[in-house]
Amino acid sequence: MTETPKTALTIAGSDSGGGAGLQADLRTFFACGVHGMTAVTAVTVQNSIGVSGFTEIPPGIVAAQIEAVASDMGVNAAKTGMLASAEIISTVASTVDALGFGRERQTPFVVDPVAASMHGDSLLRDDALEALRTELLPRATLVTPNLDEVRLLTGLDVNDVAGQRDAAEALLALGPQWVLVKGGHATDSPRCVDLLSDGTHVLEFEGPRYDTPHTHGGGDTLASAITAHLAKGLGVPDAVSAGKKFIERCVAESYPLGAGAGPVSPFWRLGPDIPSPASRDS
Ligand SMILES: Nc1ncnc2c1ncn2[C@@H]1O[C@H](COP(=O)(O)OP(=O)(O)O)[C@@H](O)[C@H]1O
Ligand SMILES: Cc1ncc(COP(=O)(O)O)c(N)n1
Repeated sequence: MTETPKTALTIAGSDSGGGAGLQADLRTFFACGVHGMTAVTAVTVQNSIGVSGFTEIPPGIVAAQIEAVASDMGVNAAKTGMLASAEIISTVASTVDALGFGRERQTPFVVDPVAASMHGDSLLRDDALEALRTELLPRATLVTPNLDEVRLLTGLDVNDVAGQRDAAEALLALGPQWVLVKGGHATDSPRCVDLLSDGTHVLEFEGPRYDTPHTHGGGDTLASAITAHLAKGLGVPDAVSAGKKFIERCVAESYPLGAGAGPVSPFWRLGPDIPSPASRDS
């Protein structure tokens, strides 16, 4: 018999294309060696070109999924992705609160404040932003916005690392324990810098910027890798460091798929035994 692995829960939407959303989260959890569990919030109709629609899961069913796995299997760390509506956000906030997830609580809780897909299609109803800001961010161990989400949450227009520092301060004022301001969209930075702060410690995680359009699922993959490492017991700075190394390689190994943006890829973690592109086509 093998030892039971640590467990990680994603509370997120489904991407029919398999590159982002809970599909990206599950494959990242697997690649990082933790058992992945899901509370599905919404089902999107999505491919490499965009999101053409979505339907929400009733909030009571979202809460029931979280409670079912937490009460039986246990959750070592959790994250959120697409939450779709104010009602789902309020339900998730009260459910995770009752279970002891969140800032300075037993179970680390990562909030990836997903508002839109990389194609610009909305994944959050208009009235939900305020709920995200006031009900979920104050409960987060770590919040991981990209620069579009920074603009939505704080009104700040950020293009470089100095701006990322200001954004981290503005976001910390909303109540999370740690903030990771991701720099993938920082057009004025030649390198990809993600800035982490808890108000006392400010850490920059810097890496190469690869010239590729295939970054679908990048934010989900980073937040999931961080969550997996938190589940294994690492502190936030070490988990972010491990997550950044993981996503860097996944962007380097991303692949084209469909006519639009292909996904970042954790296949490299499987070693040399995966099918080559040639055998995939045949
Ligand atoms: N072209 C790139 N080359 C290397 N790393 C990247 C690239 N684009 C994004 N990243 C990294 O991927 C992660 C996700 O970043 P970002 O694009 O800012 O967020 P999102 O995917 O949520 O829009 C970050 O760690 C960022 O540094
Ligand atoms: C269900 C779901 N969740 C999250 C994303 C964001 O990912 P990306 O920014 O790469 O489009 C997405 N497109 N779909």
